[in-house]
Amino acid sequence: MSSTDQTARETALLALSACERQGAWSDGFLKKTLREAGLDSRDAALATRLCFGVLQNRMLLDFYIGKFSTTRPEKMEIKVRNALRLGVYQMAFMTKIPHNAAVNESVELTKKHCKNPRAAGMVNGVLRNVSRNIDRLPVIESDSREEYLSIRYSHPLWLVREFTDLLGSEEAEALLETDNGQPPITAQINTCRTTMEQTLDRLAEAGVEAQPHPWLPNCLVLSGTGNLEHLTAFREGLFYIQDPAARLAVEVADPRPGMKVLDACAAPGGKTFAAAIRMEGQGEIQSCDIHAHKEKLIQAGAERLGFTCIKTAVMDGKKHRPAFENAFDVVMADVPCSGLGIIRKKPDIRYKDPEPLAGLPAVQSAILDNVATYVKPGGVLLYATCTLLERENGDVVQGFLDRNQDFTLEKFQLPEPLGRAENGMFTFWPQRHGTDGFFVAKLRKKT
Ligand SMILES: C[S@@+](CC[C@H](N)C(=O)[O-])C[C@H]1O[C@@H](n2cnc3c(N)ncnc32)[C@H](O)[C@@H]1O
Repeated sequence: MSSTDQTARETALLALSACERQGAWSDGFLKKTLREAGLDSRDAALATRLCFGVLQNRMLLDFYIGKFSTTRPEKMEIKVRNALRLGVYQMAFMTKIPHNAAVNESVELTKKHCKNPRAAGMVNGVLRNVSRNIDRLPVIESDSREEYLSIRYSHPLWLVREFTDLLGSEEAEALLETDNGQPPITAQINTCRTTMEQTLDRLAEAGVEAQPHPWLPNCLVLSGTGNLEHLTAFREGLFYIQDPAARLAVEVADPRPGMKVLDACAAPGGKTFAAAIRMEGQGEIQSCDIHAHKEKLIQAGAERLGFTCIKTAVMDGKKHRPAFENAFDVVMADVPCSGLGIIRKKPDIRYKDPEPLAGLPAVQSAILDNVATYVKPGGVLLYATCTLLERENGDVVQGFLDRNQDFTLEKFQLPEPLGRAENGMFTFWPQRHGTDGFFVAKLRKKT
C-alpha cells in the first residue's frame, strides 16, 4: 500500500466527516476537498469512490458495524464511525483491496484523527471481526419489506415508502438499486461551434472514451474522463455536461432562433445553454437566479460556450417584475426541489431531513404563479424539477392550472423509446430510462 493511498483514504475520511457534520452536499464539497488535498488523479479517483461508496451504502455499513460492535454506530464520534465505514466498505465492496490494508489504514486514521485514545483499538477489533466474517455477513432482519429495502439499499424508510407508493415494491427496488449505481456522464455538443464527429475526434485524442448516446442526438456518453475541466475540448466550449432528461426539458419548451426566453431559476446554466444552442445563438435569453454568487457560474459557462445572447441577472422568481410582464415567448421554471431524482449523482441527498422538504411545493407554486405572468399570450411555460415526488410535480402543476385558467397543458413528443406525453407531463425515471429522475410539464398560455 503506497503512502498516496493513505492520503486518498484520509481525504475521504475528512470529507465524509465534514459532510456529515455540516450537512454539506457531497459532490461540491468533495471536489473542494480533493482540490485542497492536491491529490493526483489516481488518488482523487480512489477518494471519490470511497466517499460515494460509503454514502451509497451508509445504512447497510452501519447495520454491519452495529452487529460487530458493542457501541451503536450513532453513539460513536463521527470520525470513528467513518473510519469504520471506510474499512467495512473496502472489505465488502472493493474486491482488489487486501483486508489487512483496509483494517490498518482505518486504525491509523483513527489514531491520527479521533479524540478517544481507545477508539483505535475498538476500530481494529471490529474490522478484524468483519474481515473474519466477510463471507457470512449478518442477514438483514426486518419487520417489513420496506424496512429490508431501506437497509439493503441505504435509503431512509420514509423515502422507500414514497417510492413504493409510486412504483410498487418491485420497481421501487429497481430504482433504489439504480440510485446506488454509477451515473453515466453525458456531454451535450455545442452545435454552434462543432459537430459530434469533430468532438469525438478531439476526445479520442485526449484519451477520453466517448460514444453517441443511444437515443439523444448530439449527445455523447463519456468514460475515463479524469477532470473534464482540464480537457481543451471542454475549455474551448465544444460541449457541456448535462443529463439527457435536462436537455430534453428544453426541447419540450421549444425555444427557436430569434425568440425571447426567460430561464427563471437558471444556475449553473444547463437549461440556458441548451436553449442557446437550440436558438443557434440568435435571440435573447434572460438567465436569472436568486443567488448572486451563482450568477458567475452562468456567465462563465456562457463565455466558454461563446454565447452573447445570454444576459444574466439576480432575481427572485417569486417577486413580480412589471417590466417582464407578457415579455417572453418561452419561460422556463426549473424550480428548487428536493432533488430526489438525482440521488445517483448526489448520494447524500437521500439523508436530507424530510421535514423542510414539506415547504417546497409552496415555493414552487409561488415561482410558477409569478413567472407565468411573464409569458406572452400564445407562449410556453415550462415547469421542471429533478425530483420524483408527485407533490412537487403533478400536484403543483394541477394547483397552478386551477388558479390560472389562461394556461393549458400541451402534449409533446420525446425521442423513442420515451414516446409521447399525451397529457403534457412526463416523468423520467432512472430505472426505466437510464436518465436522472426528472419531471417536465409544458403549459401554453392562451392567446
Ligand atoms: C434546479 S436548480 C436549476 C438548475 C438549472 N436550471 C440548470 O439547468 O443548470 C434551481 C435553481 O433555482 C435557484 N433558486 C432557488 N430559489 C429561487 C427563487 N426564488 N428564484 C430564482 N431562483 C431560485 C437555485 O439557486 C438553483 O440554482
